[in-house]
Amino acid sequence: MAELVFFSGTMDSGKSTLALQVDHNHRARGRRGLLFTRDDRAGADTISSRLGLRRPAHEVTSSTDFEAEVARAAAAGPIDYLVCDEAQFYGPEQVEQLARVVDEAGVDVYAFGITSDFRTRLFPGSARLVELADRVQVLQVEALCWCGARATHNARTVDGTMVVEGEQVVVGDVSADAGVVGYEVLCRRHHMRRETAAVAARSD
Ligand SMILES: Nc1ncnc2c1ncn2[C@@H]1O[C@H](COP(=O)(O)OP(=O)(O)O)[C@@H](O)[C@H]1O
Ligand SMILES: Cc1cn([C@H]2C[C@H](O)[C@@H](COP(=O)(O)O)O2)c(=O)[nH]c1=O
Repeated sequence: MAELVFFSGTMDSGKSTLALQVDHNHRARGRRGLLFTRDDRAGADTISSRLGLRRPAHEVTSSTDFEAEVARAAAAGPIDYLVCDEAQFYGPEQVEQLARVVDEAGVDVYAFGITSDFRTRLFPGSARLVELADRVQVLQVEALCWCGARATHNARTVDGTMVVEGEQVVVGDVSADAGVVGYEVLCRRHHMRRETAAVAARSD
């Protein structure tokens, strides 16, 4: 039976790496898949991992219809699976299309994304994935908070200061040179205290 699996984790927990590994393993066994992403940091039409791997992918927009995409591609031969990265940015109705692709077309769908935003609120696409997925799988590689605890939440910084208000979607990175808007993964305690690594270093 085909499955809808949601691989979920914080930023920097290895989701895109796993997405490319899953694609590699299925392709190596002769299965035919389609790759999708939306707003990858590396630019359009690409799934990129911080380990240096990258592959071309279909860029998802608000008008993407996954059932139509699969039907179109299937004209050239059966589609076995979809790899869907940055799935937090997909619309709830697009997640419903993915569920129908599994149930009606028998295509496995492997979706990868962060569950909650910098305010700890669910992304609409991730919420629908949690509601509809056959399985939600938490990434095994633990991203760590600066205190050493498992990082469970994503913080946004603007000019180095943690913020809890702003647009839900701002593409960015966790690296120190991320620019004006950056991200940092934290444990819940330090997210709730708004204590980033920089704040902790100052209070030492
Ligand atoms: N220089 C490095 N050496 C080894 N592992 C690295 C290095 N840089 C990043 N990583 C690994 O890559 C992970 C991030 O992978 P990535 O697929 O880009 O994450 P995500 O898609 O979840 O944001 C990090 O958690 C870390 O385990
Ligand atoms: C927390 C949070 C993140 N984002 C953006 C930042 C990145 O571009 C992606 C996550 O990518 P990753 O591969 O998981 O590192 O999401 C955002 O737009 N809003 C947020 O609140």
